[in-house]
Amino acid sequence: MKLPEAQLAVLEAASANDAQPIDRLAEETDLDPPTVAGAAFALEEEGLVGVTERVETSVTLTDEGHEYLDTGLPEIALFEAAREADGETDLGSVIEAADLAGPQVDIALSNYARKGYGTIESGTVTADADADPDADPERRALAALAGGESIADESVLDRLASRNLVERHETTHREVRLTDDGITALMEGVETADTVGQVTPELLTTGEWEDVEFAEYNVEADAEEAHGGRTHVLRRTAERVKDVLVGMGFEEMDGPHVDADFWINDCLFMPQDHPARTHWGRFEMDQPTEIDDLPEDLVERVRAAHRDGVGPDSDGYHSPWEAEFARELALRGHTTSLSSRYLSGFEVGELEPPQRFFSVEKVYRNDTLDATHLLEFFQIEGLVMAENLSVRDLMGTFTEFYEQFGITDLEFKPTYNPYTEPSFELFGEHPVTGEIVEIGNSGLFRPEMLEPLGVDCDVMAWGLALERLLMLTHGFEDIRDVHGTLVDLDFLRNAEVVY
Ligand SMILES: N[C@@H](Cc1ccccc1)C(=O)O
Repeated sequence: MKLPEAQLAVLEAASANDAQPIDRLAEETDLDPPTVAGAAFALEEEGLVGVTERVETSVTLTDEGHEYLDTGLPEIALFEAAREADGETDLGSVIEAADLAGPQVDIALSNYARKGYGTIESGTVTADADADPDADPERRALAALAGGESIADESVLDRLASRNLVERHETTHREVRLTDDGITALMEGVETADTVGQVTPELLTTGEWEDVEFAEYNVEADAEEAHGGRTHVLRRTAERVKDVLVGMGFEEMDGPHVDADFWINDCLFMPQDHPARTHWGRFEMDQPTEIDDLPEDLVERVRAAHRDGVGPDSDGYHSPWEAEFARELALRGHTTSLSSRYLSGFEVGELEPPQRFFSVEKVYRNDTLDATHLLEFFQIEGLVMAENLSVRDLMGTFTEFYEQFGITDLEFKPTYNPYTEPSFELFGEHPVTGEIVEIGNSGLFRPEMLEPLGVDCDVMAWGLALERLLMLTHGFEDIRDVHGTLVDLDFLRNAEVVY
């Protein structure tokens, strides 16, 4: 008989008298446990070994379980307070005496009567004189588990698991034992087959792979879980957003993350003494501090618009405007800096309408970190340059875009930006909390912005938050689940992009 190398090694290491665990065979044969398991399954199919399985459950305390191990179960705290209070008492004061707050109150109430600690009725609580919290099976089980003991009573474990105080983990143990046929085969002599179990770099480089025979693959064999690398769901959603926008006729813009305040703010008719330009928490550059090339004539037109406005109907800010400030470098707080670069003709030459541009890129803001704010996030920037645009074009574009991600309940709210009029904030509904979440800001660029840039048709534009889009499509509530050190790895391993 001929067998592939790994199978022969396992067959020889297996014993007829003692069932051997996979790990021990792996040690003995110097093979990986998954290889041994695979070989054992193959041998089992040939009737040469028997494989038995045993599923072992281990139980560990959750964070909440550990907390109650230290501080005591809420229902016991309630019982002790009620007993102290001597008989029938007002529920509110007992809860207070028990030092219970938030969700612990509900936890205490829902377990109190069930566990025979007493009754709670129309605002009064009684303590059962015979109840013994020291004998509380859940309390004892928590302590025993923490001490490494196991708990035989499944119903107590079920209860603790349903209270989310413990977690069960299952591991499958396999043992291999030689069969009579296996013994006979060994006695008759088994040789190594010429079949190859695995492709190696040598087989590939020498070309030998063409002549060898490969062992059959057992796709049912148990194998270790392998988490390969994978593109982050946010990055994949960014790619999907780009595909959708390209499909809608948009071209991608590209430009610097660190840019002159001129492109980030001045071109957008943001006055230099606007509180946002100091309080926005710009991340300004230490080195170098300023840009060296700005188109002089454009700088002059932007300065004039800020000082005096454009055309007969417009008024400027009449406040100081310094070219030095315009040249200062900072991390961009929005990608609308790219729109001003493109619209000015600076990036790809003068643009003739109609034009559509977008970018899906990082922006940086000195915000306070919380569940919906990060110091850097991705903005979906876009602009449409054409004759006679209206708010309906803007709304129609958003409706078409968000539909591609299954978001069909957009809401619009008028807002104010120095560079757009009218301006609209966009909202969508969070699929889990039902909360209305802001997902973007938009509007039609004002003449005070467009005229200095040399654009004489309409331009509608927007900045949408990619992370917020992902929140709506995937239902997570904290942006830190996908970014940074607190990420939910399981979520990232399994999340798919919504199409
Ligand atoms: N720049 C705005 C978005 C926006 C872009 C273009 C027009 C209107 C609004 C922001 O960062 O929120």
